[in-house]
Amino acid sequence: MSFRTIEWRDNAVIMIDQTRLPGEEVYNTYEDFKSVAEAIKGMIIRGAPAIGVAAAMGIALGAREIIADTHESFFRQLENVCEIMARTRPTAVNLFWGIERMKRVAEAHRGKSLDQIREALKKEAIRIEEEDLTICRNIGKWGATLIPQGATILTHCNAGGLATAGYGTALGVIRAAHEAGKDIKVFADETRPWLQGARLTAWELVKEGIPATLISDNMAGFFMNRGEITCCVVGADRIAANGDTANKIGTYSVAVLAKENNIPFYVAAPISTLDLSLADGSQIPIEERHRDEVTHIKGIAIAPAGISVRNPAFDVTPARYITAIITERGIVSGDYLFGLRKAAGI
Ligand SMILES: CSC[C@H]1O[C@H](OP(=O)(O)O)[C@H](O)[C@@H]1O
Repeated sequence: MSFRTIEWRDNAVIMIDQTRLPGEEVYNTYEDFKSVAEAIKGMIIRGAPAIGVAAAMGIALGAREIIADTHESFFRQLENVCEIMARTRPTAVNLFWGIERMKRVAEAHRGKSLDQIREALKKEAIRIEEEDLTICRNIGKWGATLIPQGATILTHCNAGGLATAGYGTALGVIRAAHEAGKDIKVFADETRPWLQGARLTAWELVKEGIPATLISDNMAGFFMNRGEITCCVVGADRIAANGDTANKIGTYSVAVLAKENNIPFYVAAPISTLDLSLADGSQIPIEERHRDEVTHIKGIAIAPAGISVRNPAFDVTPARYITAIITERGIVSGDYLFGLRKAAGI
C-alpha cells in the first residue's frame, strides 16, 4: 500500500487526514492526546480498528504529557486520558478494546518507574498497530477462499487500509482475492452522508488498480436484482454474541437486499470487534452525528436550514442476514453463539 493510515514517529502520531481525501493526501502530526481525541471525533481518522490504534497511541502520548511526582497521581491522570479517549465515539468496540489493553499494560508495569511505564505504553501502542496489519492480511486470506473466480463484490463504506492499520478488513478480502488472480471487480457504495465509499474506498481501489465501479447507495438493489453482484463483503464496528453486527448506516439495507436476491453477505472483522458481553445487537450504542453531515457536502448546503435532520452513523444487521463472519482466525457461520466464542478462544 502506498499510504500510511497512522504511525508513531519521533514520539508523535502521524495520521493521514481522511477528511481531505480523495483530493489531497495530507498527513497531520499530533503531539498531544487531546488532539488525537479530536481527530477521532472529527473523523480525521475513522474505521473501527484504526480508531482502536489511534486511541492506543493517544494514550501513549498522554502518558508522556502527564507530570506526576507519585504513581498515584500518574495513574489518576492516566485514567482521565483514557476517559477522554473513551468519549470520542460510542459504537466501534475496538476503541474500548484498545483503551482497555493499554490500561492492562499500565497496570502490569505499576511497580516500574514512571518512565518505564511510559515506554511500555508506547511499545504497546506500536504493537497494536503492527498486529492489526497482520490481522487484516489473515482476514484477507480466509475471506478470499469464499470469493469465486471472476466475482463482482459489492462493498459498503470503507473497511479498507484507511479503516485499519493498513490492508483493510472487507477490502482486505478484496485485495487478497485480487492478489490471488481471481479477476474480481468491485461495486463500491458511495455511502452517504460521509461518503466513505466515494471518497475513501474508491481512492484506495483506484490507487491499486483494482477494478471498481462507484454507485450511489440506492443503486445496490438494482444491480443485485439484475444478477450483477456475486457477493457482498462489509466491515463491522461491533459484533454481538449472536452475530448481530453494527456497521455503517446503510449496511442493514444492503444485507436485506442481498438476502432477497440470494446473494451471500459477508462481514469481515477482527476478533477485537467482537463484543460478547452483548447477547444481541439491540444493546449496541448507535452514534448520532451532526446534522450538517447530511445537509452539507464540502460546506455547500444541499438542504434548507429549516429542515429537521436525523443522522445515525450506524445500523445493526441481524445475524440471520449474515452468511458468514470472516475473522483472522477463520470463518464463522451457522451457530454464531458457539462459533464466535470459539473464534475468540472462550
Ligand atoms: C474496518 S471496519 C470500518 C468500519 O468503520 C466505519 O465507520 P466510520 O467510518 O464511521 O468509522 C464503517 O462502519 C466501516 O465498516
